[in-house]
Amino acid sequence: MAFRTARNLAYFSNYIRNYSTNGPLVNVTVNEKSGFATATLQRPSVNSLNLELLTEISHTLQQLEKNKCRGLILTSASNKVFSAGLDLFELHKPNADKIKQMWSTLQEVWIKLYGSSYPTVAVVNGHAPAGGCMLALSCEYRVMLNNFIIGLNEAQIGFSAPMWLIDGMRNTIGSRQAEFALTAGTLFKTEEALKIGLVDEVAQSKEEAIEKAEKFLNKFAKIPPHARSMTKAALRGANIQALVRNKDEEVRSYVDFVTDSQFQDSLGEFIELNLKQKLSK
Ligand SMILES: CC/C=C\C/C=C\C/C=C\C=C\CC(=O)SCCNC(=O)CCNC(=O)[C@H](O)C(C)(C)COP(=O)(O)OP(=O)(O)OC[C@H]1O[C@@H](n2cnc3c(N)ncnc32)[C@H](O)[C@@H]1OP(=O)(O)O
Repeated sequence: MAFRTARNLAYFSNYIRNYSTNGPLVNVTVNEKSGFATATLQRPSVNSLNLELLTEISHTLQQLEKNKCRGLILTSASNKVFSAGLDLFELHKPNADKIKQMWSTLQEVWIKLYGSSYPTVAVVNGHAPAGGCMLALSCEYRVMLNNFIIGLNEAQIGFSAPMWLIDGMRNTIGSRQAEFALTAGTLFKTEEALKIGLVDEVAQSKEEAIEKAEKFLNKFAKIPPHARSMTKAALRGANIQALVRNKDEEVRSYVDFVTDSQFQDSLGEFIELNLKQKLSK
């Protein structure tokens, strides 16, 4: 098993360092003592999820799985935004092929992160709307800093979150709260998110959040990893399999939906109303 010897650990750390030099959008470090990896999203300025960032997250998750990572902390280099969700400028008047790849890579990220064999924590150190909330939801535990927002606001933008994301929300906060939250596209302040169970703990600083995250990961120190991961797969597997079965069909309907003029009009209005950067006419 990886990390059993100092040599393995050193190999993995070097490997990750080498890997991280190739990935400017996701910085990965490994705590040599605990074996926990920290993946820091660093696409300026708000970690909006475009194809390049999604691809790098997907590769990172693949490498962590391959190297039998002992635990992952997912966080952001920004002290204001964890991730602003999908890059709305790339969804506007898009190239259909690129959108197809983008959605398919987003699905891969969900499958790899929601289904990872190793334990995962999101340190939500900034706002996390839509796809940002998706990343946090696909982890097993969420520690969030005060005075930010988190939630699935897709309904406000003019569409429904896909089924697998609805499942993730339901599994976290329960059906009743998920229905209220999703139909209104609610963005919750940190304290509200704590009350409904969308986040597990609140921290006052990133350092405190990392400590809480490590404490969560350390809970599994004495649990046989295969027993832990089998149990996680039993709990999450059906939702993942449902997406795997429907993956291509969902990509097709997503591309049709996003390229439709009605969606493009409502996206244009949303950008003009909500984002500082405007569309070039
Ligand atoms: C079968 C399947 C069928 C259908 C499924 C259909 C559809 C599913 C499709 C998509 C799913 C999408 C999920 C998403 O993720 S959509 C993205 C939703 N995101 C948002 O609503 C967030 C919008 N942004 C904000 O609310 C705020 O910017 C903020 C709270 C994140 C941060 O606020 P700040 O005040 O700190 O910062 P700002 O000045 O507002 O922004 C800074 C900078 O960043 C730009 N920006 C912000 N968000 C985005 C974004 N999402 N994409 C691209 N760019 C973004 C913003 O314009 C500013 O740019 P400048 O610095 O001015 O250049």
